[in-house]
Amino acid sequence: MAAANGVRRVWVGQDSLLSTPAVSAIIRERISADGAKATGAFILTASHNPGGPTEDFGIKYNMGNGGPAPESVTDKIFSNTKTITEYLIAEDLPNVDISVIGVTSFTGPEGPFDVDVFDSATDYIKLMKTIFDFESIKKLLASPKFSFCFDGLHGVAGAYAKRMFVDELGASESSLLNCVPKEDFGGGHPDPNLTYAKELVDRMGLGKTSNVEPPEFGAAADGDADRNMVLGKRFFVTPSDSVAIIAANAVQSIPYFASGLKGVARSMPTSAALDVVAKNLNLKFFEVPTGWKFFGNLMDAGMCSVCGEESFGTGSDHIREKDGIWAVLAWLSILAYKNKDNLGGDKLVTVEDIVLQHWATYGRHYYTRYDYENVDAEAAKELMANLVKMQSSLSDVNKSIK
Ligand SMILES: O=P(O)(O)OC[C@H]1O[C@H](O)[C@H](O)[C@@H](O)[C@@H]1O
Repeated sequence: MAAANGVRRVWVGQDSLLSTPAVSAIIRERISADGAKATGAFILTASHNPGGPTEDFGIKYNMGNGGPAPESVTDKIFSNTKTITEYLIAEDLPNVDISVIGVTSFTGPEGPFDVDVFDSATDYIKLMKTIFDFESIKKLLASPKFSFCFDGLHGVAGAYAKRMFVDELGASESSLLNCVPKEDFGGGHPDPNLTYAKELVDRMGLGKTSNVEPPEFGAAADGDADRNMVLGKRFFVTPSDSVAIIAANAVQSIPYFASGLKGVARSMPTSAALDVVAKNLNLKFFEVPTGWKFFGNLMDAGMCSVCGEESFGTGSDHIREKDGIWAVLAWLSILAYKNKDNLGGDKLVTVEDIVLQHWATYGRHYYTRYDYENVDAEAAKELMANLVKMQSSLSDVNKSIK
């Protein structure tokens, strides 16, 4: 289809594996030998939902800034699908083996056409090295007092986890759980939360009791590796606290932010933990509707450095998507910073210590979220329409209650 429509080249991650954040990084950073850049990207993914032939599957489109397409574009695409009468396809082109790295060149119906298969992790790791101090994270991971665990939930994060945590940062291979990417996520539901990341939750001492001492730090990412969950030993960090704690510690702990944060933002249903950090640190603060594209607008305007959603998404302006592995590296950086003079001491500063200290400084914030899964779509739409209708007659709606 691309060749038939005059596209000059297509970039594909090896084995068709690219995380959503890596796609965003590639759109923004990758330059081909002749100086060309991507104009956008299609991401084929079930995201955080069960995947495979009988489960979910979706197509996301990302724009030239690396972020999700805005509603004006998706609305236009949708309206075109209702009037389209034909599509072009170049049937004569042979298949390309996307398990092999390299460029295959064709003469397509519209002229030269290349399929460039590249390593999924190299560009992403390069970008992470410009953000974090890998040496200090390595020292933390090498400390006999520290232990680490990462659950890829059989999603695409597995294509990055071994390269990042084991090869680059020196974690042991046994610290990786479910890090072989599978087309159906091994039959699991790759949503990194307390319900679905069961194995990690148990290993971290939050599930069924076990005699094995849990690791100091645990994390998981979702099917396309843009969401994350952070856990300490027998301790859960809410996504709302996580973004606030990252923002509060970013300047000291993460070299990319050393000269200060441009601002911070959260989605409307995310707790106000970040608001208080912004107030105390005198940072620009924004509350946006749910959806990462709204953060992207602020970032493109140079007004936001760190942001997050209650749905386990955390990220920064290094790309225009939330970024699961980035969030793990951010937490490891904070732990490395807090323990920099303490790695030989009796006891490390733990994830729980950091969160308790944060609450003591900024206060504690609460929110709640209910997921209603696999409900009848029509009935759900009706319920939402009803809620919207009721809104105007409910006096408490849109009021801030302290
Ligand atoms: O990018 P995804 O992981 O697919 O998430 C996309 C969206 O899913 C849900 O609607 C969440 O409530 C949002 O907070 C999130 O932005």
